Amino acid sequence: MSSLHLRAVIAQRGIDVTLDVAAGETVALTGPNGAGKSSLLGVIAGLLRPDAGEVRLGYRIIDTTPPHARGVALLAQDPLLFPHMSVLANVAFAPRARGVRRHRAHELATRYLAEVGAEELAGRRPTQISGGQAQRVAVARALAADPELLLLDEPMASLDVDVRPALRQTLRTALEGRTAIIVTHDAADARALADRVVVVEHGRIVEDGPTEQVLNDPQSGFAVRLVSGSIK
Ligand SMILES: Nc1ncnc2c1ncn2[C@@H]1O[C@H](COP(=O)(O)OP(=O)(O)OP(=O)(O)O)[C@@H](O)[C@H]1O
Repeated sequence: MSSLHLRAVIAQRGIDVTLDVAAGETVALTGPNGAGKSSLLGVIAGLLRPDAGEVRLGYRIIDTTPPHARGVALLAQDPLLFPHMSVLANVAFAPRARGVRRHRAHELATRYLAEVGAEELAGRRPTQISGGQAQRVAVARALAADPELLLLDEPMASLDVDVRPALRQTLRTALEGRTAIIVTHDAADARALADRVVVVEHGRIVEDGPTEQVLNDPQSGFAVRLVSGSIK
């Protein structure tokens, strides 16, 4: 696991942010729609080039490193599993792409599926599992890439409210000791998963502190609304 240093300026989107995440720390990134959260994940993952800035993972400056070689795994709202592959093959894909032999890659995939409580789904196709199950498989696939940094963009957003606690528990275990940023609009996610809460409004960080502090004594307009439950 590595620390992250991010500085990103995107003039057209009004974004100017500097953010540091310590090795092993999980940060909940929150803020109103359009504040710039997904854009920041895009810069870190290498999908979006800022006008100015720097992305550093540990000692590695990765500004010009292509996305697949950054050591960053991005888990989107939609699990985006490969439909023509089994669940096991989906999770084994990243180790296989790194050159791990088939048998060993399948062993690894089985281990990560077990970690998210989805080992019994290994032989199914993505079309034969539910949305909640697919999101668990997507978490296993992200972990199997053995990333130095894990980015999760509202991983519960597409799930029914009743299956969210189970995935939250899965993520709680999976994020233990990993460097991660999770974008969320849910105070329960932040409380369960994050060491620190960072609030972005209009492309700027307006609040940054330990999770308990921000949730118990919110200062920014958005954090106040988050805690009061008025954000859906
Ligand atoms: N593809 C794009 N091209 C140009 N501008 C964009 C693009 N995507 C987003 N923006 C703009 O960049 C700003 C930040 O958007 P972004 O999606 O990063 O916010 P967000 O905080 O992730 O919002 P949400 O909570 O709705 O996902 C907004 O002003 C948005 O209109």
